[in-house]
Amino acid sequence: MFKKVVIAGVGLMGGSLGMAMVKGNMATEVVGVDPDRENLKQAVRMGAVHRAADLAEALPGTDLLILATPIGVTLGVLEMAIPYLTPGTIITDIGSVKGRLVERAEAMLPSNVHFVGGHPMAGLELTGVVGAREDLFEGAAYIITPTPLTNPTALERIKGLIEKLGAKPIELGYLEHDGVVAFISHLPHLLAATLVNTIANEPEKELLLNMAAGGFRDTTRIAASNSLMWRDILLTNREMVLQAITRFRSQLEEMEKFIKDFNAVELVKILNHAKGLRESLPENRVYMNKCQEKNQRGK
Ligand SMILES: NC(=O)c1ccc[n+]([C@@H]2O[C@H](COP(=O)([O-])OP(=O)(O)OC[C@H]3O[C@@H](n4cnc5c(N)ncnc54)[C@H](O)[C@@H]3O)[C@@H](O)[C@H]2O)c1
Ligand SMILES: O=C(O)C(=O)C[C@]1(C(=O)O)C=C[C@@H](O)C=C1
Repeated sequence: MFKKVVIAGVGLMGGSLGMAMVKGNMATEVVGVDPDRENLKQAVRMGAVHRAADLAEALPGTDLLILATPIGVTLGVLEMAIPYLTPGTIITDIGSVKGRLVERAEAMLPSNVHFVGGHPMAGLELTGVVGAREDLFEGAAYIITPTPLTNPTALERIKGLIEKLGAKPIELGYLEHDGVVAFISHLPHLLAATLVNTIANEPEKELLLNMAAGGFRDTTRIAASNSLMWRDILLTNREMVLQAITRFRSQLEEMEKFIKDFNAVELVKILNHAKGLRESLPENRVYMNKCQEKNQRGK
């Protein structure tokens, strides 16, 4: 499908993409670029990339550049890449917030290379290539954020790649993307962290944490994620995140009021509403199912 793919940032996500592409024969050559030398060596050992290189050496002749870097450095890496890009190169990113990245990327790039913004709605609470897995994207929604300037052939090729990864390409405007992820990704993350901190501030914290069962564990898994990544996400998508917090606060206040008032009828109504919606969520995490099946077989 692709001859030469360069992945800038071969961490958890770039490494997972690389593993899927190498193992699925989606590219003749996958080259990794990453300032973390140990991580890069590990990426080669794990088969996430065929070889490691510097950006300037890797880029000439590349037909796909994947920017899998922390969101704060992505535009800088793109700027550094420009002198080494070959006409026809397709560039995509996987950042959790788009902001004006897509507009700025389109403005800075020459017209003979083609940018398509992307964001796989899959991930893990781990950091670095050691946590990477080739099946991470199977069954997941994968948002792409084309604009009127997006090259149609580049868009089709990115969609084709997403389908090969086993994911579902979904087109959204980049601002619409940021509004959606504020609710279904950024709000849940800050709630998980807040929930853990609520317990941490209790005098009986040790006892509470030792007793924690599925309820606490399931709702807080993501609180163990990379704090620097989440600092960047929450501050870059600040406006949308603040809106989501406001909506959440009013839901929490409603729940609080029903409990204070002993309003059993309304309480059951809102709990049932949530139950129905949660039960109707489509399955999108093939690897989680695999893990659960393995655990059950092990019992
Ligand atoms: N972790 C998730 O669940 C998840 C899910 C979807 C999207 N994302 C997005 O994916 C991107 C990467 O996240 P991750 O979880 O893989 O983080 P990570 O820390 O595991 O990997 C990032 C990698 O980028 C490298 N890097 C830093 N500066 C670089 C530079 N200038 N040039 C090249 N490489 C550089 C780091 O050394 C690291 O190996 C972020 O933009 C994040 O928003 C993360
Ligand atoms: O840890 C996970 O399960 C994730 O999928 C992480 C998750 C999320 O669902 O919010 C986190 C950030 C992303 O940009 C995409 C995915």
